[in-house]
Amino acid sequence: MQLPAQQVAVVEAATADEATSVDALAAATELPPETVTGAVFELEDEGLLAVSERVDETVALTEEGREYVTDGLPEVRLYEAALEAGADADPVSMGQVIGASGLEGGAVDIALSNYARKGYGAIDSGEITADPDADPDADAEATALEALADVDDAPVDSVDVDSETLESLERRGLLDRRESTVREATLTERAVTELMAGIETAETVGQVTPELLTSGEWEDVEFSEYNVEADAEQFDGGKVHILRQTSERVKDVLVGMGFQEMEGPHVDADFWINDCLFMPQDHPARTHWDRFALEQPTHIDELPADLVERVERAHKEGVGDDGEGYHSPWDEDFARALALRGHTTSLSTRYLSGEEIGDLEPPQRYFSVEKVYRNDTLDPTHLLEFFQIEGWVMAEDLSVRDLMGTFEEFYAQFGIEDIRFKPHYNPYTEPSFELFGTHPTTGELVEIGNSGIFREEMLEPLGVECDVMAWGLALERLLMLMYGFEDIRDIHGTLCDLELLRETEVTY
Ligand SMILES: N[C@@H](Cc1ccccc1)C(=O)O
Repeated sequence: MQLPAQQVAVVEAATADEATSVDALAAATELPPETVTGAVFELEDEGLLAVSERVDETVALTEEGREYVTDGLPEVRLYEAALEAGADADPVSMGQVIGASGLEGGAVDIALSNYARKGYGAIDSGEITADPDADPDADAEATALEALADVDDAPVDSVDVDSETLESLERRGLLDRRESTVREATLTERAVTELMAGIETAETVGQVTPELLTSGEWEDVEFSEYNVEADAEQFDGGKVHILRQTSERVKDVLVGMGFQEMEGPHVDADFWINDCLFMPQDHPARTHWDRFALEQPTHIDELPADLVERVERAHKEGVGDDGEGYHSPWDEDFARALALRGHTTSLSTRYLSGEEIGDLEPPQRYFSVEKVYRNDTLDPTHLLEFFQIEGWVMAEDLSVRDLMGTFEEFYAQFGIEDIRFKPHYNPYTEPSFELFGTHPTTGELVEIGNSGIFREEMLEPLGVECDVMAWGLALERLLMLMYGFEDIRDIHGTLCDLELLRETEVTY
């Protein structure tokens, strides 16, 4: 039997009783790993090698991780400086301890956020205490950093660190995990027989080399034939995420229906998020466990004074001659508090108030497809952030039929024909409807949005004199109905299922 030289070298380096990795074959043959990989696949095709593949997970410290190996973890350095300053006996001023620790910039925040968590002591109103019983030598993360100091892309099960600590180091950005495919080859029985009979080096040349070109020899040699049927490695190129694609599609559809796009801040004053929506200040959704408040700055400086006055009056006394407000206290300071918006209806209040683009004459249609943030509990249908499809139509004499008709027209463009409506309550709409669609695989009803016709108590202070119907729909839920995803976390966020996303064909 005759084989090209490189294949002969690989066959001779491989054995029948043990799988040899491509790297080991490359070392033994002194050929580049790519050449060996090519030869291995061709030999597999010839039935001379059995090839197996496995994915190895390896770990290595990041640059920051290596820095801490030399300098120590920031929280440990803080602890040592605190002990030095006598904080194990009495609280010491933070500034003094940080100064003595030599920690600077981001490292200070890192130290502070891990200090109490890891039991080194407490930090309270600018003072720090150190727990005399804490033991930096027993710090699992510090010990792990030592153990990983000299490791470079080592298989994860070869390092002496428990998986929990590996995970915490990874979360802190101190450790990288990588996956690499390891191919191993074993001689087949046929190869052994052929080897015994003798394998010769074929005269054909498998590859043009610089030597062949410069010497002119290429003109005389015989090239081996291409195997155009050999398997090639599959590469998955980057592509636009399906959520982004669908968001673009939603925008196109709404623009096609005559809507214009709104823009506005992710962090906004409660005034725009809630007060302008006639949401009472003691509404349960406004309590601290539902919203993501901002630590710095905590409040917006100024709000439009006239509007504040009108909104306050509506909350306290209602609107019109026989109005009924909430008769509960209304505090401007509370309205100036900043938070991540829990809905993009904050953009609608901004636009309707005239603050963004001046006063509007009906008819008008506006939308946004933007992120909102909620302090929900994660589960298959809830995330801490999602994309909301916000929209409103301003016109004279709108009715529920207009609202329903708009949804039917909108969802039909995505192949969703059976929208159901359920009466609902929002402080700012009357009537209000929740929207449901049927999940294509489970058959369950999935809530996909919330809508209604804005109340007088909301519109009058904003200076709007005609009807406005409005909604907030969830983009991720639309995707669930379109593609049958059952767990929102598969498509969104850091835990998403890449395989699933790759396989999903866009359907419009
Ligand atoms: N803000 C509502 C959606 C909505 C917008 C406008 C009118 C009615 C409802 C929500 O987030 O659920």
